[in-house]
Amino acid sequence: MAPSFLDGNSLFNFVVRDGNGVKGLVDFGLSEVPEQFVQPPKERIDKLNASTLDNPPIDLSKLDGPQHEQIVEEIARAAETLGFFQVMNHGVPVELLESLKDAVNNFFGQPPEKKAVYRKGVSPSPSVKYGTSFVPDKEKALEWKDYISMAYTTDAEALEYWPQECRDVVLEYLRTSIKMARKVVEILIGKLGVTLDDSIIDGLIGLKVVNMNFYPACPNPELTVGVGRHSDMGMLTVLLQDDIGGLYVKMEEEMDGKRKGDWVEIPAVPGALVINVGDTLQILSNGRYKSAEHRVRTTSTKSRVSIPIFAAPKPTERIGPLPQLVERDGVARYREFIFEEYMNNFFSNAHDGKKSLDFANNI
Ligand SMILES: O=C(O)CCC(=O)C(=O)O
Ligand SMILES: [Fe+2]
Repeated sequence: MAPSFLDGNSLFNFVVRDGNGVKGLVDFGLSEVPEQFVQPPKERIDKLNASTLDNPPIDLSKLDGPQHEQIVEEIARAAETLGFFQVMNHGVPVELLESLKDAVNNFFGQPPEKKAVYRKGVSPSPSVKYGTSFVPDKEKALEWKDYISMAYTTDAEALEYWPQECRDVVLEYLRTSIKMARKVVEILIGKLGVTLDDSIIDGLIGLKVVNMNFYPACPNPELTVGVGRHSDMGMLTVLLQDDIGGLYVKMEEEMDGKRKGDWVEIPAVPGALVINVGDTLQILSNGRYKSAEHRVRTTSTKSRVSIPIFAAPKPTERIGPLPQLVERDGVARYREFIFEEYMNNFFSNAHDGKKSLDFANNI
């Protein structure tokens, strides 16, 4: 049972406003989740009814050898169908992946007051934000997740303001992953038959945000979600998950014996990184690449961590389907907008599947 003072508003204040997070709640030794976290039946995750994605990770080191074209083809095919794939030999040192997971556990293992200094509004830098759920004020049910988000501006800013428990490893992760993400973006754009100047690509992945997600063990995983159904807003997300599993992706179309609309689990593969297409790349490619709807299950026995890097356009960028594709396809499937407007819309609504993309619909 939750302590009685945690009923109603005071629970919301304790978890969200005071910065205790879900972790603070769990540290009370709950035997059942409070009603604020109970999802409506249609959002709950039926673990038994999902299959696993069995495609092996794509070996990026082969891009430098005779199998280059085959690897390019595999990447493009994955981006056009599921919108999710895993990669190995990605240039991010495998020891660093281990240190990162330790850093997340160290950060979230601290007492609440150490984390709460990074809450929105009190954080020493607008680029660092600690919180829980996604948009708690707008959500019918809260997500079972705490996070800290770090938006990269400069090394100096990161060294000054990012939590010292993690800043060095996170910076190294960012440096190495972004190099790889850029290569993947260039490959995907190249497969569209379009060439973009380096400076344009710089703008399209100019906003780099690292999140550290912590999903505490949950007494009722069948009633909750770690993250609700959503797609990511940027170009590409690179994600490190630990060995717990629980990341599910919705099939955009029938493939490999799986039906459209089925949820498939992206298995934990040691040393691999997960890559997924975001809304921006779907829009830019005039719908050819798929920003996949995904969500995360909670587990009763162990906490889970994940560390996504979101590579997104600079807020000032004008985004829309690439003109060469509009001409070729004979239709613009999305409208043009300034990316900051897209972000504002994205962060002011609770997760609701691929609804975020409606913002780019032609009227
Ligand atoms: O924790 C995960 O595996 C995925 C998290 C996620 O989808 C997100 O942060 O956007
Ligand atoms: Fe996501």
